[in-house]
Amino acid sequence: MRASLIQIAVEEGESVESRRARVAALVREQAGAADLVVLPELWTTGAFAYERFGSEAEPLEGPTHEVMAKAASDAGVWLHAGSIPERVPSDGSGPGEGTLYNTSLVFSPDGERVAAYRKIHRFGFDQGEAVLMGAGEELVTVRLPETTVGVATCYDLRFPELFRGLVDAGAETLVLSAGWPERRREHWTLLARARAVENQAFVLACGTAGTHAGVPQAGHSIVVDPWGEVLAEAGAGEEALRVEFDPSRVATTREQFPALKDRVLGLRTPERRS
Ligand SMILES: O=C(O)CCC(=O)C(=O)O
Repeated sequence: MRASLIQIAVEEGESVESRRARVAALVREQAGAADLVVLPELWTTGAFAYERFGSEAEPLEGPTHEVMAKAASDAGVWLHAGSIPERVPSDGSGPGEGTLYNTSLVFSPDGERVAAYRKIHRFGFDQGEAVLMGAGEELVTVRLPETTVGVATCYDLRFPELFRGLVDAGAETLVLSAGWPERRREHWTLLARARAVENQAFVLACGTAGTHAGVPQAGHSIVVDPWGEVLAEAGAGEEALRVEFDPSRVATTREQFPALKDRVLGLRTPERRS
């Protein structure tokens, strides 16, 4: 299976419309070279451009959805189109109207949206995304012809139980879109490898390049195999990181080193003695 992780440079000075068109062209360039294309988190605005989340928010089936659906079908690829700031329309249709979510979109090679994942762990503690956006509640997996993909976003990488939930739901390839800052690049690489080793799964983690909202981005998108070996790693700038991998290695790794079978579930916390 061939994948391209397109590490977009998100810089101020480029309009959202221009970036959308540029990213769509980059996706089209992967035609014939990739089965799966992955984009980063919140590449229309930048993951740290909190003040733009509201003004650039789109409905689920808004302009980015339209452009990315077409790019996927033009290129004939499975497209994890990264995430958008999604706003639930205020149209009297039900609960959550007006709420913002950090929502990833996945398209099939004929341009049909096959999944939408609302980021579960919001970053920022008491500010930024953590207060501006709602939290997703559902794990999302997508069946591709060669593998089952589990979807996660950026800060989710720090929460192993989310990935274990994806594995329990059948995931063999864990795909993460991110806007990870340079300041914590060591954590990015370490955690991507940890999630691969502990889940005996491929990890495809696509970040952003450039600097936006004063936050230099880590780049260094990475692909890790189920044994924890790094198959490919990007540099700091914008690039399409291409990799070929054999999804059947998940099954063989899990058979030959069946650690996942030794899980002990439902551990109890000891009573505290004072
Ligand atoms: O966990 C981190 O260090 C970075 C997370 C982040 O930037 C995000 O989720 O947007």
